[in-house]
Formats: sequence, C-alpha cells, structure tokens
Amino acid sequence: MSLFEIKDKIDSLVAELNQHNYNYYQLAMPTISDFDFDQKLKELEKLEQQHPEFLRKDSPTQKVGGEITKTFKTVKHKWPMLSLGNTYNEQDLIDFDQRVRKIIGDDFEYVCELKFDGLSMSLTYENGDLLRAVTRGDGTKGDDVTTNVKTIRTIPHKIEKNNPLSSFEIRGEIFMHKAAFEKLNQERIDNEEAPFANPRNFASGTIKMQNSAEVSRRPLDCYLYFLYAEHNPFKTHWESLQAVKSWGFKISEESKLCTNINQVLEFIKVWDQKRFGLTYDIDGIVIKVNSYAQQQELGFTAKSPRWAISYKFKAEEVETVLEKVTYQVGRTGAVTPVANLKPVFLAGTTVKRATLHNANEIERLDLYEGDTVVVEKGGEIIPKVMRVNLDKRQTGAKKIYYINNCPECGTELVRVEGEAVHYCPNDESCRPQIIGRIQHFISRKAMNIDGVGDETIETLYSRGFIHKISDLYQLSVHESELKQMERFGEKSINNMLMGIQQSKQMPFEKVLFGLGIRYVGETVAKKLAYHFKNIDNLMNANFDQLIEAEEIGERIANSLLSYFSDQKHVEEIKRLIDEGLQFEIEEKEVILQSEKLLGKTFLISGVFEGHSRDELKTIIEDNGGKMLSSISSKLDYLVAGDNMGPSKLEKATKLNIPMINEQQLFELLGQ
Ligand SMILES: NC(=O)c1ccc[n+]([C@@H]2O[C@H](COP(=O)([O-])OP(=O)(O)OC[C@H]3O[C@@H](n4cnc5c(N)ncnc54)[C@H](O)[C@@H]3O)[C@@H](O)[C@H]2O)c1
Ligand SMILES: [Zn+2]
Repeated sequence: MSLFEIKDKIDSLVAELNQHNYNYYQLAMPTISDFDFDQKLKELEKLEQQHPEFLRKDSPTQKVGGEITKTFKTVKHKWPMLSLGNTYNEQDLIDFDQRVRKIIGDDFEYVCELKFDGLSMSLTYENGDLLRAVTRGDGTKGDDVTTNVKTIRTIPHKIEKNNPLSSFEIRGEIFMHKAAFEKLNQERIDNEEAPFANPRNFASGTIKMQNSAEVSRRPLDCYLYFLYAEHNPFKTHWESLQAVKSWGFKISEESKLCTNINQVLEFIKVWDQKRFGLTYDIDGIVIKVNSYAQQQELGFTAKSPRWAISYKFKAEEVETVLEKVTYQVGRTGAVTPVANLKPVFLAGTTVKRATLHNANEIERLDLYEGDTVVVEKGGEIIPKVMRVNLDKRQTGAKKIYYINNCPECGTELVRVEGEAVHYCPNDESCRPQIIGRIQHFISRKAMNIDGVGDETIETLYSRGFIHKISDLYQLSVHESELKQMERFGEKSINNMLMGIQQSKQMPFEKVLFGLGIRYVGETVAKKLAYHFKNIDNLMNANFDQLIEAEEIGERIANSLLSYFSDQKHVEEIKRLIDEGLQFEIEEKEVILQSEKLLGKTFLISGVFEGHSRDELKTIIEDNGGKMLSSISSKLDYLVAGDNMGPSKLEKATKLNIPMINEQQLFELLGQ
C-alpha cells in the first residue's frame, strides 16, 4: 500500500468503526458481529502503530466506545470507566501472561470471572445510601440513570450491614435474563414493533428510557465486580468481592481464584460449554490480576487496564445459501422481508429462515440472488444474516431490491418519513391485513375468544362470512349455513358463537388493544383506557391531550390521530358499540378510603420510584383529594418526581406552590 492508500484505509476504518460504535451503543442495533468488529479494530490498531503520523484523535482505538446522551444529566466519573483488551484465542492469553510476568514477577494470582453480556454501571454510595447510578458513557463522563437503576431489585438502595466505608463506588454489569428477554421480545413482535436482537441490546435500550415505570416492567439484574474507594481497606480484588457480598451486593458465585495461566485456560474451556446452561448470556471470561498493588504496578493504556484481559467466545455462525427473499404482510400492513435459507444447523437448531427487517437491511447486506450468506444467532435466539460471502457470489447474479408493491394485493407500498418500515396502505382489502386484524382481535392477549382459532378465521374469511371485526358478532345469523360446513361440527359452532357472545364482557382496555391500532400494544391500551375512561374522550382528544397521558409519546399520539381520522374506523367502532362491546372503563363506585385529603388539590408531574403517576392519582382520589390538570394559584400541592418539565417547575416556583415528593405525599396520608 502507498502512504496515500494507508491514510485512506485508516480514515475509512475510523469512519466505519465509529458508525458501528454508534449503532451498538446508541441505537442498541449492531449490524456487524462482535468478532468482525474486533478484527477491524485490530487491523486499525496495527496500521496506527506502523504509521503513528496518521493516528487520528477520533480514532476508536483511543477511546472507550460509548457516548453520553443529552437526555440525562451528565456526570463525570471519579475514576475513568475503561474498556477491556480482548482476544479470541489462547495464544494471546499466554502472551498476556508473559507480559504480566515481565513486570511483576512470578508471584501473583488471577481472578477469573464470567464476562456478563450487558452494560456496565457505576453505583456511588454515601453513608450507606445509593446516591447515583451512572453509565460508562465515553469513559470519562456518563449518563445519570439513577431513577431507572433504582427499579432493579437486586441493587440495594441502602447498605446496612458490616460496611466500613462511608463512601465508595461499586461497578457491575446490568443485564436481562434470557427468559424475560424472550417474553418481552415476543410482546414486541406481537405488537409489530422491531424486536431487539439479544438481551444485551434490550437491557441497554431499557436503561436509557425516559420512563422509569416502563423500565420497572422490564426485569433487569446486576452482578457487581469492581470496588473503588479513596481508602480501600482491601488488598486484593478477591477480598473486596467477598466483602461487598457481605454488604448485600450480588456477586457471581462462578468466579475463581487461579494461580497460573493453565488454570485460567481450563476455566475458559469449562465455560465455553457450560455457558449455554446459564439463565443469562455471557460473551467471554474476564481475567484480572488479583492484588491491588500489582495492578497499580501494571497500570493502564489509554483505553484499558494492563492487569486485565477478556477472552471472548465467538458467536456461533454458519454459511448457507440464500434461496429466496419473500415478504410477509402483517396485520398493520407492515411488510417484512424474510430470507429463506437452505436449512442449516446452528447453535442447537435447524435454521431455515432469518428476518431481514426492512429495506435498509437489504441495502446494507447488498444481497444478490443465490448468495452465500453468513448467519449468526444473536444471543442464541433470533437468526440474523450478518454478511455475504462475496467470494462465492455467482457471476451474472441479479441484485435483490426491496419490493415496491404489496406481494398480496399489488398496492404500491408507502414509507413514513424517518421510519424504516414499508406499509401496504390497502387496509380494506389486503387479505393478510384483514385476517391478521381479526386474528389479533380474538387472540389470547386481546379478547381471548374461546372456541375460535386462527385457522377458523381464515376459513370464515375465505367463505365470505367475515371481512371486519364486527362481522364476528353477526355470525349467529349464519348459524345454519355454518353448521352445514365441512369440518365444523355443531358443537364447535355452538362453542364459537358462545365465545363470541361472552367476549362482549371484556373490558375496554382489551377491546382497545384488540382493535390493533398501530403502536397501541397491551400496556399502552391499558394506559389509554385508564386515562381517557371511554372511547369518546379518546377519539376527541387532540395531540396535546394525548401526550398528557402516561407513556404516550408523539409516535403513538400521531398513530391514534390518524386512526380516528379515518371514517371507516369510526364506523366500525360504532358498530361494535351497537353490538354491546365495552367502550368505557367500569367506574368503580367511589368509596373513599379516608378523607385525609378532602378539599385539597393536587397535580402530579415527573417520574416516580415506587408508583406510576396513575397509581398516585388513584391514591389521592381515594383519599378525597382532587386532581387539577394545570398549575394555577388554586393548586395546593405539586407532587414532583424526577425529570419534571422545566416550565412546570418555573410556574410552580413563581406561584409559590408547595412541592412534595412521593414520600411526603404518603406522610400527608399518615403512612
Ligand atoms: N458489533 C458491533 O457493531 C460492535 C460495535 C462496538 C462494540 N462492539 C463490541 O463491544 C466490544 C467493546 O465493548 P466494551 O468496550 O464494552 O468492551 P468489552 O465488552 O469487550 O469489555 C468491557 C466490558 O466488559 C463488561 N464486563 C462484563 N463482565 C465483566 C467482569 N466480570 N469484569 C469486568 N468487566 C466486565 C464491562 O461492562 C466492561 O465495560 C468490542 O470488543 C466489540 O466486540 C461491537
Ligand atoms: Zn396489500
């Protein structure tokens, strides 16, 4: 390579890797495997070493990968939060051991730990209280995510036992167990939201959410693995781990003290197999020199400690042939491309299909017909096409483009600006949309109608009995015709009609979810029902009123507005109302629990640790208090949580309105 070429190569690697860092840390949606990322990073490192004159300040070799965001308060780390050097092979570990020996001699120990695949978190405690939780960020500064972290049950808010330190920082990894991930991800898929590729991405996406109530719905866990203090009373890492355990922190029971590199290699070998039996993902093993004094002797590079290294397990991937790309039309009209693959065995199962997500992904992969592709199981769960093996591309093969028209009904597809997904706008007569909508309506999580299954819906549609949800409630008119049909026994028809009849009792929130409005998932439907009480209020709400409701952001509000602006939808709702379905929440007869707040007015703003805003509202009303919807001189108390809007704060201060927190509200109630 000429010098020009080398400089170009360095520039392009820097740009490419910085983009991957952004995808990985900010968007939690990586588009390349860790292994490939690390290979490219090593290539860049090598070029920079040979040509330090081309080293750039913004090179990913010079800084820790993450970034800070503007949505949280930025906090400077007292001790920088670094990355770890990593390797995928044993020889590098033996070399690491040699380097360590050269500096500190032969008398030392290693601690081997599992490398939890989550995101690192710094927790600061003062006088036993959890003061703040901060992400790694860019290594120097991070995001203050205390409110979110406080929802994690395994992180103590208060240390009461045996703690000799008035102030300390403890670091660990926040992660999500595989079972919780699968359940929540399935919910996203059911709601036609983009699923997360693996638990790590789900955990890091969750910690950066603005809404702590939603965070608390997503169970996260945490293992601690570093203690920092001004005057650390412990001599070794191992000793400090045992101590923090006795203070009530969760540490991994799998860590092991080793006296030589062979024991380390043995530990790795064992866990390369055993890892599949864990309830959470690990992506490798971390090896740390045990003694603090020896750690100090070894010191740091710009990016990582010299006294530690991580051995990473390679994600399982395999090559296979792309047979064709097909397209699935979902109930909301979202058109998802699917890679149909020559069946291949990967990480315990046979893989035949992999999602290609959307048009951008097809573009990124640059797929050609008959390509040989590399498939990886991210977090051992959803297979993903990582890249094409260009060496095996057939000459004359045609490039694959995302389609322009609906594969089912031929309508031209549309794409909302700024969104990745294409939709078929023909919601009235596109077969999979109609069937999908009715199937969604009867599904277990929505109306849970007994006696009707997905296949029945398809048959009823094909026979012309149903075309829209409300037709279900007219089915009894065709009872005798239905009973003539093959495969439908009299008993099953009776069961079906009875199930449909009974569904009229299902609560408003289920009906609302069942309608299948885009982005209105189970939880959102519940919040909307609770907030607006009935369909009229919801249909008449404008944008500002919609986003007032808990958890309702711009995207959902716009989707609701566009849904209700369609006359067809309004008419269908009318028909369902006429059939007797529930379109308002059952107002419980108000029996006050106490009159402690009688005559007092309240407004709630911000996010709270222990309760959602709606829960606090119920508590206030149950005790005789009245809710106001804006700040005025009539307001007695502003119940203020975290992240309260600055304009509210300013207004309340100006009017001299007393502000109370969650705890003080309960004090008013004498609790
Ligand atoms: N695929 C992509 O697009 C992409 C992009 C950027 C980074 N990455 C991956 O991320 C890696 C860089 O991430 P990184 O800087 O977080 O480094 P890393 O994941 O290789 O290692 C450092 C991290 O390990 C974690 N960790 C887990 N268990 C630990 C334990 N017992 N002790 C100490 N630390 C523990 C900590 O969070 C620590 O910050 C890269 O090597 C690459 O594989 C991938
Ligand atoms: Zn269509």
